[in-house]
Amino acid sequence: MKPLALFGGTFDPVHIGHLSVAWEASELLDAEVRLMPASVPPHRVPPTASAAQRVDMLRAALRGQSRLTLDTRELDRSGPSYTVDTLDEFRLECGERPLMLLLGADAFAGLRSWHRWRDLFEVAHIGVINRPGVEASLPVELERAVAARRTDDPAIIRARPAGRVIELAVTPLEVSATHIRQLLAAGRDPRYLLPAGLFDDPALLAPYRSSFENG
Ligand SMILES: Nc1ncnc2c1ncn2[C@@H]1O[C@H](COP(=O)(O)OP(=O)(O)OP(=O)(O)O)[C@@H](O)[C@H]1O
Ligand SMILES: O=C(O)c1ccc[n+]([C@@H]2O[C@H](COP(=O)([O-])O)[C@@H](O)[C@H]2O)c1
Repeated sequence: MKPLALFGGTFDPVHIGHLSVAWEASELLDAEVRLMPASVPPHRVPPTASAAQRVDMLRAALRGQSRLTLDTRELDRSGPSYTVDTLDEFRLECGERPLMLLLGADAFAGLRSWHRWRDLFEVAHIGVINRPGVEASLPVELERAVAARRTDDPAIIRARPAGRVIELAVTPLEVSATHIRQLLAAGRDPRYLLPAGLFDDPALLAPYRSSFENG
């Protein structure tokens, strides 16, 4: 069965790294991929752009293709966007369909700090996306939890609803939202690090420009 893969993030702002890895993951797994912005992302400072502004940017970024779609359900819940709660909700909706959580290698390495982290494996597969500058070695407790779950075969992912971990070798792109926010705040124009749609309307990137420029 075609897996449903969820790529959660702050997307503050969405950049070509997010889009390219999500696209390639969808190709590698033959999966439907949804980008899912977090309302109140756990474990980090609040985003610069509001949830509504981040969604506007995502909509502009995703225009013109249909492989990647947007899922805004976490924005409808109050409080922190705990991924395990979201996956529980998806599981109820999608029955036995394979469900996958897509994570950059940096996010995966920090999994032990997540709410009910061991339960994530019960409700979904995990697809780990390589990211430049992230060490391959995992904390011992996490490696122990995933060792017996590892597979490199997408067919195994398609054959069951949850429980396996697969590394997805995508084209490495050293792009981060932090760096892009810094460039924009400094008055720079990171034109080709962001999807073209984000330049269609100057209001989309306004949250990141300095107040001097905005004024
Ligand atoms: N260039 C990239 N390559 C691979 N994975 C990425 C890349 N950029 C982001 N991700 C992954 O996308 C998900 C959402 O990331 P997020 O929205 O926090 O972007 P970010 O660029 O890491 O932002 P920030 O710099 O603000 O932390 C995470 O799982 C993260 O690991
Ligand atoms: O559920 C958790 O405890 C949890 C802790 C940290 C991050 N997450 C999710 O991981 C995704 C990536 O987070 P971030 O901070 O790298 O944008 C996003 O969907 C977050 O909601 C989830």
